[in-house]
Amino acid sequence: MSLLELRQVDKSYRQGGLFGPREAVRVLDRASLDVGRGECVALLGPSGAGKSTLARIALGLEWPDSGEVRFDGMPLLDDRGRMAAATRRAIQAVFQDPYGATSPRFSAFEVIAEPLRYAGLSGAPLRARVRELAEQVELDPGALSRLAHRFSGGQLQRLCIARALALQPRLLVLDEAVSSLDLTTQARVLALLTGLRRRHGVGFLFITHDLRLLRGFADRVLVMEDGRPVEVDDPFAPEPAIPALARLQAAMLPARPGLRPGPSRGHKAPAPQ
Ligand SMILES: Nc1ncnc2c1ncn2[C@@H]1O[C@H](COP(=O)(O)OP(=O)(O)OP(=O)(O)O)[C@@H](O)[C@H]1O
Repeated sequence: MSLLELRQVDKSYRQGGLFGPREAVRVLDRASLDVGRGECVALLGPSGAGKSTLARIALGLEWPDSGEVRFDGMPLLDDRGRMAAATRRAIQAVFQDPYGATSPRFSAFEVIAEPLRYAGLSGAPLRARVRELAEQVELDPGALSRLAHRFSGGQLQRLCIARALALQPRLLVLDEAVSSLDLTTQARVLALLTGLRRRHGVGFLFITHDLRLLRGFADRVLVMEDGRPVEVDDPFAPEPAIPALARLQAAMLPARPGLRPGPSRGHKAPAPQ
């Protein structure tokens, strides 16, 4: 049984207005998706393809117009749009902007401690758990008294990951979670996430527009095409049948442009030293 299941989900938004008519624009069109236990499913697509809409629906933050969303075999939300407390703990998210996702008044300690306090932890057990989580994301527990916003973007994002892991989730929705980081920090955070997933068996829904991030990270790759995720075997295969994937491939820069052979421009790979 899948951990997260979306079946034939539709979602439209009313757009326009002000001077023109407001029209319903369909963002998700019979979208289906599964994430298994401990599985990393990447959802890829250009800007505006509906990835974040799908993520919000998977997190129970938005209600689909039609279709089914299930977590662990049960409807994600009840008839009145409420989520069971255990499910709320089991599904956590990390978003693109760690500065927007944390209070500038909070110390690093408070950022991680916040969900734990809600869960009733306090005193020495709270301090020990915060320290343990900081160590898991390779942050120096000695720096926890500093204001979180004095951290670098990469450190702050690791703090957000520690906060998301605090209640031992079973599913982590990572919506462009490493997109704002530099390449080295991205690689470090992705390696860290892979380690955490293997150790704790957490399922990932990893949303990105950046194809390069998928190498060695995702178990399965889905690409948003016409409002629904389409599974692809090899996202790097040349001449993909899915136009959105072809555009994402074209947007991928070579890691070392000078080394790409290009006879028409006379580029040559340097001779070995
Ligand atoms: N609350 C809303 N009201 C109206 N339109 C919305 C709303 N949320 C999203 N949209 C529209 O739905 C479409 C899909 O947006 P969404 O944020 O899901 O795309 P995305 O693939 O995540 O893009 P990006 O990578 O740029 O974040 C866009 O055209 C967006 O303007």
